[in-house]
Amino acid sequence: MDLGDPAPTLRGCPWPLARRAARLAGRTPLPAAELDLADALGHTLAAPLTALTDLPAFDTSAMDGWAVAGPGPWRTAGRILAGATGEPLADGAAVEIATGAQLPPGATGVLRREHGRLDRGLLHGTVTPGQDVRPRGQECHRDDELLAAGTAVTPAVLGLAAACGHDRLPVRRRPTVDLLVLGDELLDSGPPRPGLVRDALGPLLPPWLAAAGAEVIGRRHVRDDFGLLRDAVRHSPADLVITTGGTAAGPVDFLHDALEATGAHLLVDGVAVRPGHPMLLAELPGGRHLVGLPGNPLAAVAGTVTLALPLLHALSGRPADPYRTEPVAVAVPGHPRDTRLVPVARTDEGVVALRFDGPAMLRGLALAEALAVVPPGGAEPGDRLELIPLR
Ligand SMILES: Nc1nc2c(c(=O)[nH]1)N[C@H]1C(S)=C(S)[C@@H](COP(=O)(O)OP(=O)(O)OC[C@H]3O[C@@H](n4cnc5c(N)ncnc54)[C@H](O)[C@@H]3O)O[C@H]1N2
Ligand code: MOO
Repeated sequence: MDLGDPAPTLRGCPWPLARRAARLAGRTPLPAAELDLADALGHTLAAPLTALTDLPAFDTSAMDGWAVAGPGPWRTAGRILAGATGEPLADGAAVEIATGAQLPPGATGVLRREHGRLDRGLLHGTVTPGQDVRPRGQECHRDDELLAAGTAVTPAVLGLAAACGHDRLPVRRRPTVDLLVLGDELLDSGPPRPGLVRDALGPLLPPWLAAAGAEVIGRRHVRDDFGLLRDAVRHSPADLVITTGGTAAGPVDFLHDALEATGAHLLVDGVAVRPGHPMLLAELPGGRHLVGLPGNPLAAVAGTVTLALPLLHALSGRPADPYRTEPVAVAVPGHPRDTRLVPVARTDEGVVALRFDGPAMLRGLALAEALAVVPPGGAEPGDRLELIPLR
């Protein structure tokens, strides 16, 4: 329950402020629950991942060969396979051993099979102490913190968690997202026809939002109709409703009216950014949120990185993306007052802006490695710009 006054609406605010406002809107992360490893992918750790054992948990042979005790030559007897344990070795003794098997007590190193020579019952070769042994605790010790709370659960995280003994992980519930794609002119399949265009955002947004930790529970095409839009927003069960289109002042741009009718409170209404300036963020009754993305596809992408992703990360308990800058190779023109978000690629000389970066275009974006944040006034060669990664 929020007892404070609602935050004032930011209208046409500077771009960095809009991004901060979106993070702030998600400042109360969603509740945590324990999930089996098989279900935890894509979630966010709600607590640090600590090791339940040393890793390796025992001194381990790193190679196939012989575990030896002391200097050679050695008398060899027996065999230890991975999964088994062996009897103590006395000095001058060796036992055949497999990669991954536990070293027997007394062993001082491992002689690789290809480096050993058996001659009349004796094993010859040279082994320095500890050679080809993965000592217990080399990677971590029991109770070590391996990953911080807020880490995204990737396949590698699942593997690490299993390796150090976890069956379940404490994770935050994923923010649910309902995507409402507005526009009577949109086609769901086939090439554009006179007056009609393909919906590019229905395919583009869900996988991107899912990678940011969201569970996309719905993706619907909503006709340009005030009542339909109002009801879709009002009745959506999602933590975050994302709309595309309808943000501007056209004859069928009903989003503002629908928000008002729903009792929404606008947190951000327009941002000083190109493309994407009509983007908006609203708080809906019940603590839910809505991000309104402009219909032009690159403008919608700008709204996604400015408002939707920071809000989703905050709700998931993920930290803000690290601030990374890189120098530009070639001057990038700026807008006189607004921030520009420009698709860029890396070259040996620095980042370069890509062509086909109009608000209605995706051709530059599809080749881009990042969006560069170009401050009002632009950038000269060598200036460092913040990059928002796209891959
Ligand atoms: N008089 C003014 N007109 C416009 C302004 C303005 O300031 N004054 N701003 C322009 C800017 S900038 C943008 S961005 C758009 C935002 O418009 P809406 O959010 O209302 O979007 P729509 O009008 O519905 O569509 C705009 C454009 O994008 C195409 N579109 C929409 N959805 C999709 C989709 N899912 N996939 C592909 N393309 C889509 C749509 O067909 C239109 O061409 O307003 C400007 N106008
Ligand atoms: O926000 Mo609109 O940015 O230029 O297409």
